Amino acid sequence: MLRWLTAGESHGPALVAMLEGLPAGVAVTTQEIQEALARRRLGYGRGARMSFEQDEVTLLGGVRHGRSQGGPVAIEIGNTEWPKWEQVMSADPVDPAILSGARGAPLTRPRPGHADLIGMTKYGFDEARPVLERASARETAARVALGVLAAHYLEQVAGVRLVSHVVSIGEVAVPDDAPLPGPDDVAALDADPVRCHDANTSAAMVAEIDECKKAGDTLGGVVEVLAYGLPPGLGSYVQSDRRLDARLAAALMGIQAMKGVEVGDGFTTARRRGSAAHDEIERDPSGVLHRRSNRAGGLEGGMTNGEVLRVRAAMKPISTVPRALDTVDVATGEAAKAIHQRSDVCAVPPAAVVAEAMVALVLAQALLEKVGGDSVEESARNLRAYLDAVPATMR
Ligand SMILES: Cc1cc2nc3c(=O)[nH]c(=O)nc-3n(C[C@H](O)[C@H](O)[C@H](O)COP(=O)(O)O)c2cc1C
Ligand SMILES: C=C(O[C@@H]1CC(C(=O)O)=C[C@@H](OP(=O)(O)O)[C@H]1O)C(=O)O
Repeated sequence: MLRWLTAGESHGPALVAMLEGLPAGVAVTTQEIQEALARRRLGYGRGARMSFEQDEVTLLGGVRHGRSQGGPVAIEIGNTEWPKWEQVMSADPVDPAILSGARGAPLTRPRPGHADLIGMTKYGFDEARPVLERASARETAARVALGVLAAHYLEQVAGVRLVSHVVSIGEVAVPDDAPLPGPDDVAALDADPVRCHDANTSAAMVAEIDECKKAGDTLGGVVEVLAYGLPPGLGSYVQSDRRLDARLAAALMGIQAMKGVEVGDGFTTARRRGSAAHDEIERDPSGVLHRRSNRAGGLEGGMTNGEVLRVRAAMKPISTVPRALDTVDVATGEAAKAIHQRSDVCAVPPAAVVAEAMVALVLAQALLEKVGGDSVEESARNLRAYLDAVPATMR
């Protein structure tokens, strides 16, 4: 069973990520994790913090000489901003007088759309600092680091390749008939300011972000993750918590600010008649069965069906709106404007990279469940045996 956990605060000394159950022999280097984290920092519309902070990766355990060892993998991602926060975020008690500066002042004006107010209520805090530190999407760096190991397992065992891209920002969306990006387009997506595969739409998205920033406002959007080369039969229909669509949806909804998930044509399918909603099956001249279309997005009955996996997640606009939203100062009970120091205007491009990592983790978990194995070689051997047993017409 592949399991993962993260710990750490946005302005703490470091984030920590653990992956338990990864077979031995997965090739990975610190540099590759560093590069994945750099991809998460990309994206037009991000705030100042992305430019002055670095992600410092240390592989603390589970990997030796570039290969996983079969034990839990532990990764530390240092926050280079830590020296400025050492007092405010100290694990040990500090003299309250030291905390009177701007950074240490209690945050008593909770921001709408954040965990601030309900987090204070639930955990019994009188200010939002302890809530926002853990609720912050800074934590997604830890998940992206783990996603590298999962993606390498998928690729090294089964040749699976993942692609993430942005399909809309605000009202600006790629045309419905735009071709899907493939694994060979990843470098171009990384180079695009908004991780969009369509040049005209990308330019329009950048213009929209500029306009929004000028207006003191923020944007959300929709990201899509594609998985190429998945073997059929991952996940299952036999129990609700084994359905791969349900597991992918939970993983994507677990990313900060995600408010909706779509599998394949999703909500569009709901508007179609049945005759135009499904993927008809036919036999090609060599006798192999295949589907004429992929409206289902590669999943039927909660299982991969051998087509390209296609899942989308909808991100709400950034909650810390520069033209600050109304709130109440919980210290005085007076109406106030929400805390705003700095913020991303739009974080949809990095959210696509985070979504890719979450999909990688869920797919690696499902592949490992299907084929088992304590090493990459054993998993690959078991996968070959399974596929060899699938009738030639169904492969
Ligand atoms: C990559 C990424 C970056 C984000 N950056 C910001 C930000 O700079 N400012 C902000 O207010 N929210 C940002 N968010 C969103 C908040 O973390 C999120 O809205 C908040 O935690 C509450 O979301 P929830 O209601 O889904 O829990 C970001 C989210 C992601 C995925
Ligand atoms: C630090 C990251 O994202 C942060 C996510 C975030 C939030 O509220 O989610 C708010 C911002 O942080 P701060 O409030 O310190 O400016 C973002 O910069 C990161 O992605 O590495």
